[in-house]
Amino acid sequence: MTQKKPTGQAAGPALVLEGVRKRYGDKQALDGITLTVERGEFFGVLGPNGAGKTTLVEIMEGLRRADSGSLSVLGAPPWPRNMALLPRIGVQTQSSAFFTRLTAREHLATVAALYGADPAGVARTLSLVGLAEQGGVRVDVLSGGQRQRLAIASALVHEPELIFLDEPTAALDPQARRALWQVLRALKGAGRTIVYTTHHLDEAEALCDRVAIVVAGSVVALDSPGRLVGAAKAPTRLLVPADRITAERARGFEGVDRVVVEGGSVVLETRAAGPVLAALGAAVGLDGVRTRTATLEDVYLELTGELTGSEGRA
Ligand SMILES: Nc1ncnc2c1ncn2[C@@H]1O[C@H](COP(=O)(O)OP(=O)(O)OP(=O)(O)O)[C@@H](O)[C@H]1O
Repeated sequence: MTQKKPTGQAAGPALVLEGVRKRYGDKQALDGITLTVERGEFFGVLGPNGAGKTTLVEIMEGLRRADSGSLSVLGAPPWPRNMALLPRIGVQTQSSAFFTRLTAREHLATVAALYGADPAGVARTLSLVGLAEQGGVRVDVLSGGQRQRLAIASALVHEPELIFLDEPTAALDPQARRALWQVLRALKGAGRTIVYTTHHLDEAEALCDRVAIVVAGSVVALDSPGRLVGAAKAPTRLLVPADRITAERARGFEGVDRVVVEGGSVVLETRAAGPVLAALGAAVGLDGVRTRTATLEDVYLELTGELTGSEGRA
């Protein structure tokens, strides 16, 4: 991939938000958001439905005005609408607009022209998102996943410094999803800053340098996935084939906090995995026993108060 290095690499962070608040009627959608996104950072925005993520990202994009607080995007205020910022920012949303009667290539060429970008970027960007062979296909004939990739291409074609992606893998099959991960990692490698909204916690864990978990308009956690998981109170889960041990017997091991039966396994939740594994090995052997350590999803569920009722989780 030939990505030119971003221009305008001025010193200073890509985004600085201080005390950003936004209210809709009597709904306080953002309740004082303070955060900084460094240049070149892959930054995740996570949170349950209605948490305020879209509002937050739209304020960063300059599409909405904050009620109060201060905001700097690539060193400049995004509101009132800052036209000088537009070519430096790429935005993909869930409701991206398309020129549906054009082909994918024509659509992208139009977007590139609107930004005054190099037309040579069109073929490269189509190929980058895996649409090289669909360039001549009309947009209204593309599959949902292909349109999603075209929306991503539309956010990238003018080679912006700062890229906002809103659940970009939502309509993608697993292969296309992994292919997009590679594209995004390459963009980060080329020095771009990426702000990434997702409900896929595995994706955030695999891609993001840091994530902000937003709940009810506030940031409740802000750190690297690794540090969040490391500091988590979430237990290790030991999955024992159900024909090897009963739930009652499993509950008898010292250090086991909780036992549930899930899909052919007796699951022992523990914060003392070593001693419990040793006791388990002595009692029933460890053949077929699987260990699941805490993930970002556990941290997220804990922080968003959804950990209860976890019986259904593998
Ligand atoms: N234009 C609006 N008018 C009134 N209320 C709104 C408006 N936009 C959002 N809200 C409310 O503000 C809160 C935050 O909404 P927002 O769309 O930012 O959340 P979100 O985290 O993006 O949710 P989701 O994951 O479901 O997209 C919600 O309670 C929502 O109902």
